[in-house]
Amino acid sequence: MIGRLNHVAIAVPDLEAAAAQYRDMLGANVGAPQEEPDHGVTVVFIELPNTKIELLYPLGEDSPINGFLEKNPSGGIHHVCYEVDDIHAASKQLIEKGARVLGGGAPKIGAHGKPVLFLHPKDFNGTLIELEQV
Ligand SMILES: CC[C@@H](C(=O)O)C(=O)SCCNC(=O)CCNC(=O)[C@H](O)C(C)(C)COP(=O)(O)OP(=O)(O)OC[C@H]1O[C@@H](n2cnc3c(N)ncnc32)[C@H](O)[C@@H]1OP(=O)(O)O
Ligand SMILES: [Co+2]
Repeated sequence: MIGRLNHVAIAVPDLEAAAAQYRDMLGANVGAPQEEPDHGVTVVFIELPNTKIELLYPLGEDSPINGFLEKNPSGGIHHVCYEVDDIHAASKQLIEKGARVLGGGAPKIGAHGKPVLFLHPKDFNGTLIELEQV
């Protein structure tokens, strides 16, 4: 079902500082901040030769990453995103196999303009998984 690793997301307490660190210390190709109100986050994508890093910062009081940053005030790896060919088929199969597909299993449009959904971290070894249809 899963294909390439699309991105690794890191929740950060200071988006500007984290972006500057990747750009100026690590010499990475860092994009501009992108507000994603439907997801309650502002993101900065960093292009690597084989995948992307997604820096995440909360947008709004109901942001899904507020709790994560409260527990991890210095930031930390928040999720990994795998590519799938058919997100509806993936969602159906995962629900049949007992995984909790968040948001009722209905995909939302993600930061790349493509459908995404999330799988509960407690069902996957403590790792929040995002699936993106490519
Ligand atoms: C920009 C769009 C998109 C893209 O295109 O790339 C994105 O990436 S959006 C990214 C942000 N969106 C999301 O994270 C949506 C999915 N997340 C959720 O629905 C919730 O955050 C959650 C995963 C259901 C957690 O719910 P929450 O209420 O925040 O936390 P709890 O305290 O209830 O957590 C329960 C339990 O799970 C542990 N947890 C929480 N988040 C993570 C995580 N990211 N990785 C690993 N574990 C996580 C949390 O610690 C709790 O465990 P216990 O303490 O043992 O109870
Ligand atoms: Co993501």
